[in-house]
This record gives sequence, C-alpha cells and structure tokens, in this order.
Amino acid sequence: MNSIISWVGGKKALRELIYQRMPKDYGRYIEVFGGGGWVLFGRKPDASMEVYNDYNADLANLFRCVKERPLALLKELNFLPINGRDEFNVLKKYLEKEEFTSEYLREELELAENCLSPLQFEEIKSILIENATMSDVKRAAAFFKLIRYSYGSGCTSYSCQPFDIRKTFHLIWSGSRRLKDTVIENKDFEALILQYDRDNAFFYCDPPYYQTEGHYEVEFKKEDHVRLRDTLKQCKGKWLVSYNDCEYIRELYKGYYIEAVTRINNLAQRYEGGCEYPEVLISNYDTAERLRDAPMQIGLFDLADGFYNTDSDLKRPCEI
Ligand SMILES: C[S@@+](CC[C@H](N)C(=O)[O-])C[C@H]1O[C@@H](n2cnc3c(N)ncnc32)[C@H](O)[C@@H]1O
Repeated sequence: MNSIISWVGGKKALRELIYQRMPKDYGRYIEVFGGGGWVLFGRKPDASMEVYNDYNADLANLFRCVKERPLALLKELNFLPINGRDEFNVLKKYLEKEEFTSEYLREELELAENCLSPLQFEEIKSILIENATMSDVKRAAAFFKLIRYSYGSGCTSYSCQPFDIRKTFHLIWSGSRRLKDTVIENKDFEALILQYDRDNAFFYCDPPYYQTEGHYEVEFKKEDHVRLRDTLKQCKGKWLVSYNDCEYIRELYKGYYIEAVTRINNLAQRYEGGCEYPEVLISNYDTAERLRDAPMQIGLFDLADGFYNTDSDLKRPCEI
C-alpha cells in the first residue's frame, strides 16, 4: 500500500528497485530513517519483526497514533476541518510550542510519585497518562493536517490548494491495520542500529541526502554522514543505503557494493518533463542474490538493461 503521507525525499518511485535488492532471508526489517515510510508501507508484512524509526518526534508520534489510536485520531481530524491559511498558521504554532512531550510526562509522573502517597499516585497516574495520550492524538492530528496542507509536504508554507482532510480517512484506517505489528521508534540512527543489530537483521537506511540535509526539521550535519558509515561498518546484519549519486558519498562508501540507479525527479518533472535524478544504492551484501534465485526464463544480463533500470555496476564484486 501507499504511505499515509507524502514526505520530502519519499521513496515511492524507488521502492520497487529496493524490494528486488533486499536480502533473500532476514529475521528483522528495520527502516532507520523512516520519513513517510514509503518502503515499509509497500512491503508485504511477513514473519519478520518490523521496525519504523525517525528522529522527528512528530513523525513517530503520528505513526504511533495511527497504529494505536485510529478512532481518536479520526475524531480529532474531523474537528473543524477548515483548511485555510489561518488554520495552517495555528497548527504550525501549536506544533512549535512543544506543549506535551513524553519527557514532560515522565517528569510529571516522577514528581507525582515522589510527592503523593502510593494510593494517590495510582489514582492520578492514569489521569496523567490519559491526558498525555489525548495530547499526543491532538499533536498527531495537527501534524497530519500540516503535512497535507503544506506545499510539497514540507510543513513550512501553505499550499493554497483547497483540500478536504476527510478524504484521507480511509488511509488512516488501512495504515492502522498495516502498522499493527510494527514497532515504532523515535531514536537517533546510531542508537537504533546498535539496539537492533543481529546477524539476521536487515537495515534500510534513507538518510537526508548529501547537501540537502536542511530539508528536514531534525538537524543532520555533514559529520553525521561519516557517523552513519562508521556505525554501519560495525554491523553484524545486512544493510542497504540510498543516497544521491555524488563523489563524496562514493568516496565515503568506497569498498562496498555501489549501484547507480535513476528515477523520475517528481518536483523537477513539474517544470521540466523527463527529468531524472541520479541515486546510488549502497550495500554490504550482494544485492543480486534475490534475483539470481528467482525462477526466470530470461538471463541476468537482460535484467541489467531492462528490469533493473540502471547503468549497473551491480554485478561488480565488493572491493573490500
Ligand atoms: C530522506 S527522508 C526518509 C524518507 C523515507 N524513506 C520515505 O520514503 O518517506 C530522511 C529522514 O531522516 C530523518 N532523520 C534525520 N536525522 C535523523 C537521525 N539522526 N536519526 C534518524 N532519523 C533521522 C528525517 O527526519 C527524515 O524524515
């Protein structure tokens, strides 16, 4: 299925290529830079454990609410669905205020436990949690609307296109069913990778692209590209990273499998028909293993030109 949101850098156009290149066997699938979760939503859920992660707390909260509180979220979304510039500005301000975070809840619970008798604490605990949960739903609804109402889903400027949010309600329902067994995390990539790394793990990483880091709310520094490579270097499991094709990234991942791929550039396509965007898929395993084993009547080299849609150095062995 499609994701419930568009997201800057979303991998809708690239995901078929990614599925074809996933390892044949793995016991846990971890999407490290989840964003809109386009690759996760499109893959068939299987017996493997599945993890969605993004360091953007609003994204993680939205997916948690879609998964666990779809009815409350729909109710909240249905409240005053105006969609005008004024509502957009109010939503933006509300989200910037950071009114209720899980850190805040933790502190409040700690304080209540220290100050109240155990009996009083038990009574107030559920109220505090209920309040926080309600607030999470409100925040999720505001964030969902902000994405839907903003230009290019960038959450910064109003798109000026009238849009009835109620048209998306079926997405919340199917999204909730799709995420029913998915673990939702809100961690920095390094902590997440270390936590979930096992021999049978498969990490799909789609970090902010080199020199386009500023497109996201969460700050991603130039040093973070190196930190990601160094974290992946230690991995017991398999990993696949997507990046923009540039000298810096090719040099950074020298010695790993690097495959050049292209896809239509959606934004540029609006102004310039046929504009393609060069990207690379980098991995620490042979991404051709799944295709090699698939029962096929055509040869692998036919695939390299057609099915693969790449200027393929895919078959080139790892140089490390
Ligand atoms: C290119 S987008 C991912 C798009 C996603 N693959 C999709 O299809 O929608 C990169 C994501 O990385 C997240 N991010 C930035 N810094 C991060 C960090 N240190 N750890 C985890 N996620 C981070 C951003 O919030 C952003 O959503």
